[in-house]
Amino acid sequence: MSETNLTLHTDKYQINMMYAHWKRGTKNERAVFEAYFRKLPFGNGYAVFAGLERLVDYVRKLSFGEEEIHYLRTQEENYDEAFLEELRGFKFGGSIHAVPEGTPVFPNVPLVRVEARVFEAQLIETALLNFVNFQTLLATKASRVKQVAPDDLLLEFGTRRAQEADAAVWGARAAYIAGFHATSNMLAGMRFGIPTAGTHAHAWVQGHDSEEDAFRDYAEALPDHVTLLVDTYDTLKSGVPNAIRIARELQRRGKRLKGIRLDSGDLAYLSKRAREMLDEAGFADVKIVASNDLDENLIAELKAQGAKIDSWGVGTQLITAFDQPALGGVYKLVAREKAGGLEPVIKISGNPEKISNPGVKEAYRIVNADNGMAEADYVTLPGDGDIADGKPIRLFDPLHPHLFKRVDRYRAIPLLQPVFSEGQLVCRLPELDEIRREHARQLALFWPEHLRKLNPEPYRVNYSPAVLDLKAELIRKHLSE
Ligand SMILES: Nc1ncnc2c1ncn2[C@@H]1O[C@H](COP(=O)(O)OP(=O)(O)OP(=O)(O)O)[C@@H](O)[C@H]1O
Ligand SMILES: O=P(O)(O)OC[C@H]1O[C@H](OP(=O)(O)OP(=O)(O)O)[C@H](O)[C@@H]1O
Ligand SMILES: O=C(O)c1cccnc1
Repeated sequence: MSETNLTLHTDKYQINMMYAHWKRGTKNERAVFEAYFRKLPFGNGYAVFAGLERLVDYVRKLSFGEEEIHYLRTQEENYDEAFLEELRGFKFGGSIHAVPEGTPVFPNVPLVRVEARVFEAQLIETALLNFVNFQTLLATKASRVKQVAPDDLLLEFGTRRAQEADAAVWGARAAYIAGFHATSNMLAGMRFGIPTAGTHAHAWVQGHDSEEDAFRDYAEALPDHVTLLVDTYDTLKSGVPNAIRIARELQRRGKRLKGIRLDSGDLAYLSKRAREMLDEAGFADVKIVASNDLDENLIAELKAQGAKIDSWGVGTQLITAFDQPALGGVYKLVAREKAGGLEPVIKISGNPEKISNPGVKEAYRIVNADNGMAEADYVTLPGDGDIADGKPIRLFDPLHPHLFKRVDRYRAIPLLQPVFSEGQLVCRLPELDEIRREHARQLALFWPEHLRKLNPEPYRVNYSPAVLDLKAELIRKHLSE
């Protein structure tokens, strides 16, 4: 998967625009694009940013080889040979700022800012959105599961139902960032160092003359990691009693049964009964794993029913982001080179939410210095206004500007960090475990009201007066033209 040249993993219109710039002699003009999303997925109160590691790898490896050039030649007779020749020497030489992976993020805040020759900035739009939209969506879905079972062991089981291989592998990574503990996908384990875990399938039991034999053979083969699937025939009459028999046999050998897995039926009822049976037999330490089309709502419901489940195997619903299979992140031009400088540009729409925010922007997380909690994200023009001076700021309610909150003492944490500068990687990519820890640390900056799964309190995202004035000025200008 990683060996494929992804340079043509782009929409044809990007190459066409590159070509048109090349023809006009504007290919080297500077352009600034910002990527952001407008609406949080799943009705969640935050999203979890992911996709940067893949983006970095993609940008570093961008190059049009013989095969790519030949293919382009076959696809468009208008492409001049000299353009294709130019692509042969193509390298990304621009700058990218991005929010670190694992950061909780909010609508309309720039997450990635690309400043490059328009030739380069245009090419990478498609892949950038593809990586960031998918991985952020998955990390957010996983984070919802984590919110309802913060102290339980979370296993990612989705590969077989994922939208193909890349989705499974990068989805497993996104789930781990958000707090899952392990994946069943061995490739994700090998590539990213994610712990792997697994029980066994119904086929193992079906492939034996009896369930008891199946359990015994499995325990024989893997005595240190035995979790037995107990629902093939009858969970309470056969599965759990057979598992207890095997637990006793293991005990005699100085080993222990690690767990049982429930995969059908009423998981609340069965887990309570199985817990009683295991406890009565002296196996209070044997864990109960549940699976079967679980998602954050079912897990919360099962917990409310008092289910005695220690560990959740979550597959289809997580890996396919079943209830919202796409994040609508966009990549918008915010400034272009003109007369030697950068001129802010806007995209106007009849839908006010879709009017873009012009100008090269910075984004800050405002953390109240008195209580250490995040108050808002604040989007500014570079060096603009009060943030730069550390003066008190007013956080206006965007719909009701007469309502505002004043914050006197705060830390303004810059969200956009340098990743590439003039084509050079200028950041150290953190280890996956570091990203995961940092994610957990950052979530603690938010009041629980913003984090709850149902009807969370919206977190404030504010634009500085300078950004809003610039936007109003450009809208006026374009509408009067
Ligand atoms: N106590 C419960 N409360 C709410 N939902 C539950 C409870 N127990 C299980 N569920 C969920 O309800 C759904 C039940 O699935 P379904 O009706 O297909 O039965 P099943 O037990 O999976 O049968 P089988 O897998 O043998 O076809 C699953 O998503 C499961 O996770
Ligand atoms: O339900 P999910 O959240 O998607 O979790 C993964 C599912 O995949 C397996 O079932 P499958 O029927 O594919 O195989 P099995 O014979 O091992 O149960 C497993 O038993 C889970 O039920
Ligand atoms: O290990 C398991 O139990 C497992 C792995 C993948 C899918 N379902 C279950």
